[in-house]
Amino acid sequence: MNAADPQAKIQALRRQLQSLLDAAKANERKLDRFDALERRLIAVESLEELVKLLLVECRAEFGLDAAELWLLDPDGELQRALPGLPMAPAPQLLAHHGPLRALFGTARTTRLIAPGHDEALLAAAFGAGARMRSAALLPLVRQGLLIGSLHFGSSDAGRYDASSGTKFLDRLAAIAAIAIESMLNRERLRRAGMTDGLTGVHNRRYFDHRSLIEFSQAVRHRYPLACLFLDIDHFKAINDGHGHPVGDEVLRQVGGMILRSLRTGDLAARYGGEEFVVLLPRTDLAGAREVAERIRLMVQAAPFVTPEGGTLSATLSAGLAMLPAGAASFAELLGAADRALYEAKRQGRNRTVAGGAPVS
Ligand SMILES: Nc1nc2c(ncn2[C@@H]2O[C@H](COP(=O)(O)OP(=O)(O)OP(=O)(O)O)[C@@H](O)[C@H]2O)c(=O)[nH]1
Repeated sequence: MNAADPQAKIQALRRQLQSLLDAAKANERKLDRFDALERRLIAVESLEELVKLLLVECRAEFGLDAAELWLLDPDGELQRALPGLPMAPAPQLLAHHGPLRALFGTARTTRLIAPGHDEALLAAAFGAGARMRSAALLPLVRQGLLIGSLHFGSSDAGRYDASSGTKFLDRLAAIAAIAIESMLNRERLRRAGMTDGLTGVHNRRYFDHRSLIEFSQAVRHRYPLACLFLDIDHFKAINDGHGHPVGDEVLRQVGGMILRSLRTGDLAARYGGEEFVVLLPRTDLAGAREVAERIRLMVQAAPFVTPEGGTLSATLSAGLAMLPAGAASFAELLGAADRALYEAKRQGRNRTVAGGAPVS
């Protein structure tokens, strides 16, 4: 090009201007995409939706090859909550800070990883088989504490390199962290609203709601549904003899034993004072009897510790009923289990009665 040629100069300037415009447009598009994502993050309604947004939609939207979410869960709170929230893909739950410290050290800033650097870190962030070539690792920080991390990976070596700016990613991480925290708080509240504070099993309100769903599912899909009523024997005497706090402690421990005896999908609730109700979907009479006996024997064998350091023993009675063929309402099943419990009490307590017949 002849530098003195004004036409050529204009052409060169035009090209420069065009490329600046293209870059500005690309930036604007990027900004719009981040903006839309942020708005959606702020508006999510459930933890499930939040995880899907971060792991599935971000990945598609930004043309990534992998997205991972790690969440710190030292008390196992999320571990307990997640089975009830079907998620694919699911976040990885961390029992301690170790893996986060390995990614971020003491820093709390976004890390961009380019090829040739920190291959071990890429393998840690995405799993050894993932073969990402560049990545952005976003720390999720709330109130100065690292609560997890979000990992975006690409098989394109040039996608993330150390010289790229991290302004958008930093902002996304900050908003994702707020959204995760508020969703966890909402989930805690939701669970508190359906859990009995003393025993940790579900409360009556939740049972009344879930039992109707379980009943209609069992009727529609024609599978067995077992119902157990469990009632601590002579509980009034425990209260009167040892005091109300000891009675509470017995209730709490029995609640724990019931929960430990059940599998995912079963439902346990505190029905009233010292009475628990358990629903066992897809469980036949023999299986339900086994569960009832397991709980009864566990309670019978347990030494309940008093605040003074002494121990006391307790027993419970169980009434068991199966969803009758052609049952018109859940109340029929509940009524049959209640009558079986009454029969167990009448026959001397510390036993399981199934539909009128003792099984222990
Ligand atoms: N400590 C404690 N006691 C409770 C709670 N809810 C109900 N109770 C007590 O549970 C006792 C239930 O007594 P009853 O219904 O007479 O039954 P029981 O003494 O267990 O006798 P049987 O069921 O016939 O074996 C009452 O004394 C209630 O006050 C609670 O949350 N904590």
